[in-house]
Amino acid sequence: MAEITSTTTQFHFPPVNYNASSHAYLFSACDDDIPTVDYSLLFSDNPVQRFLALENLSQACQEYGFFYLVNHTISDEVLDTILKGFSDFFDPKTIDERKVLRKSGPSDKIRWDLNASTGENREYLKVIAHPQFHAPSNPPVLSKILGEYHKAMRNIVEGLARAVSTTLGFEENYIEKEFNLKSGFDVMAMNLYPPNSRSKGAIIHEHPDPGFVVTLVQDVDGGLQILSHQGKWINVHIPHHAILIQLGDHLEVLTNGKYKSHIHRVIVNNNKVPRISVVTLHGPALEKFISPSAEFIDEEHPQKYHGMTYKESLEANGGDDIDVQSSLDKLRFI
Ligand SMILES: O=C(O)CCC(=O)C(=O)O
Ligand SMILES: [Fe+2]
Repeated sequence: MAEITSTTTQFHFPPVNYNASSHAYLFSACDDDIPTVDYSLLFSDNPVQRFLALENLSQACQEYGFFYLVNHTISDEVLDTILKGFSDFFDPKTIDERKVLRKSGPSDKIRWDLNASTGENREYLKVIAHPQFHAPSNPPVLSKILGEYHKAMRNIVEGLARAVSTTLGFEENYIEKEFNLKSGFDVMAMNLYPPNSRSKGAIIHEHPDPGFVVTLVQDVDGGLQILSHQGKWINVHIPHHAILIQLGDHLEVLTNGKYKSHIHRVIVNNNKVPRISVVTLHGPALEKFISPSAEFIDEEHPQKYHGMTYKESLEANGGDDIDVQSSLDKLRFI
């Protein structure tokens, strides 16, 4: 999960849209299609349907590293409630009440902040949601909203772990075991990008995110751009009530680069309306050592990543666990 203040990237990717004459990055992107995965078909009783759905998932993981998930099990009500709940939570009139949740130390379980620079800003609340669930006690309804959403999303992520394991040719519980997902470290970030009539550009610079997968829902269209493996920036337009799934660094490490993590950024473009996003990084257990599995290493595919515990990798760039910062640059051999 990237911090807003970063102005450069440590990650290697082609310099897309770089305008040498103005020495400025342009934040244009195309509207190419992003694959859609039907969650219900991944578990269909019809073997042909299931086979085709798994093929589609495998292609989305290998060729893109991100996809829209539809026909999933989270009710519209739960999705609408969390987005509306945070629209209320981020009411500018109550900002002073939120300041008590500002960073207090490296082992924070809940953290709020408001980052403002050159007219661009984001307000966020982060909570560690698993293996122990944390939420602010005020307003009291927030804990219920967060808990219900997280429980429902975890169910989906467990299902995805089974389906992704199958696409890799393993038993259904392969990823669950390799990441010890039952004790997985999940951090939820609720972000508010307020209306901003003065700014254009990236408010969160390009970065990958750690973990197994990142799940994201938002209340308005636009704002997020993802870099395809072919080096093209794509605007994300999440269909109503769909979930954006993005593969994390540790799936890339485990599969020795077969299923790659993705690079993304958040842009503002003279935003007229606020945007709320709910982003959850679903990670392995903190103490779990993650390295490329022997099954993905051979003469043609030499080992490309170091092993580290998930906790070590989160702290490798000096971040706190709740920052869930990527350290893919340190995990890669080159
Ligand atoms: O709010 C978003 O759309 C994405 C935020 C993000 O990428 C992050 O916090 O790592
Ligand atoms: Fe991110």
